[in-house]
Amino acid sequence: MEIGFLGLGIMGKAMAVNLLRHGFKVTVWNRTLSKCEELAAEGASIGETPAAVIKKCKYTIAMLSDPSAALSVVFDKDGVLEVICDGKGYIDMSTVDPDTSLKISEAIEHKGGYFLEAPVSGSKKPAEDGQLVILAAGKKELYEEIIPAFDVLGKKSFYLGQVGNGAKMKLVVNMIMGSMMNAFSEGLCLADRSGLNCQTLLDVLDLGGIANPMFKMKGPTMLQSSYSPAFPLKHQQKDMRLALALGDENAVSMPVAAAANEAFKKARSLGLGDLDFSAVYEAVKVAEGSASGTK
Ligand SMILES: NC(=O)C1=CN([C@@H]2O[C@H](COP(=O)(O)OP(=O)(O)OC[C@H]3O[C@@H](n4cnc5c(N)ncnc54)[C@H](OP(=O)(O)O)[C@@H]3O)[C@@H](O)[C@H]2O)C=CC1
Ligand SMILES: O=CCCC(=O)O
Repeated sequence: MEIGFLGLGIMGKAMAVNLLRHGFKVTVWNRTLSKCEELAAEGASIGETPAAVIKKCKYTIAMLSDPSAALSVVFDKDGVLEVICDGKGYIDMSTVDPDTSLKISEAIEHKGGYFLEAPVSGSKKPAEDGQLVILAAGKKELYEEIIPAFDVLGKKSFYLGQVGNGAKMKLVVNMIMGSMMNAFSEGLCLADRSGLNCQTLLDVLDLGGIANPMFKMKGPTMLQSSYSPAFPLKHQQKDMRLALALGDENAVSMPVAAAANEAFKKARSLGLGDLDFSAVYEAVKVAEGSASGTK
C-alpha cells in the first residue's frame, strides 16, 4: 500500500517511520521541507507539496498541529483540494475541532474524494511503538480500507460514525487529561509546601485507586523540572480551548477544565509552550511562589 504523509512533527515523524518499517511505501511532505530528509533516509519518497503527495498516493494521512494548519494544507495553494479526486482517500489524524473536520470533509467529498478523521490518543512513545488508540469517524469504506495502516500505527481503532465524533471524543479525552495534569501539579506543590516528600507521594499514588500511566511516567521528570516535549504544552492548551468551545456549544459547565485552561495559558505566557505539557507544573509553582528553572 502506498501512503502519503503530511506533517512530520513529533507524532507524524514517528508514525511515518513506523509505516516504512512495516513495509508501506510512504511519500512524505512537511512545511519545513528539510525535515523530510530523515524520512528519506528511512526509505521514504519526498513530495514537494501536499498536492504532489495526493497526486501520487491513493491514501494520504495528515498529522498537523492545529485547525489552522489542517485547513491550510487542504485549502491553500498547492494544497490537497487542488488534486483530490474520485477514489482517493484523505485521513486527517490531527487534533482539531468538529467544525474544522466537517469543513475539510465536505470540500474533499465535493471533489469526489473520501474523508476520515482519525485523531489519536497516546503520545510520542506509543507513536514510535505502534500503540496509539485511533478515534476514527467518517467514510466507513475508507476506514475499512485503511485498517492495515491503522493496525501498524495503533493498538486499537474505534469507528465512531459521522465526521465530528472522532474530534469530539479526542477533545473530551484531552480535556480530562489536562485537568488531571493540573490537579496532579497542585498535589505535588501541596505535598512539597506542607513538608512531604514528593517521591513518596508518587509511590503512594501508584499503589492506590488513582494510579495511572500519566502520573507514573510524568511524575519523576516533573520532580526534576525536566520537560523534553512528547506532547507540547501549546497543543494541550489548544485542546483545552477547543474542548471548552465544545462545552459552550452544548451548554456544559466545565469549571475544572476552565481553570486548567487558565493554567496552561499562564504556562504559555511564561514561554513554556514548546515544552512538554507537564511543564504546567512550573506555572502552578509560580502561582504559589516556588518556581525553579526548567530543563
Ligand atoms: N505529541 C503528542 O503527544 C500528540 C499530539 N497529538 C496531536 O497531533 C498533532 C501533531 O502533534 P505533534 O506532532 O506533537 O506536533 P508538532 O508541533 O511536533 O508538529 C506539528 C506539525 O504541523 C506542521 N504545521 C504547523 N503549522 C503548519 C501550517 N500552517 N502549515 C503546514 N504545516 C504546519 C509542522 O510543520 P513544521 O515542521 O514546518 O513546523 C509539523 O509538521 C496535533 O494536532 C496534536 O495536538 C495527538 C496525540 C498526541
Ligand atoms: O493529544 C495528546 C495525547 C497525549 C497522550 O495521550 O498521552
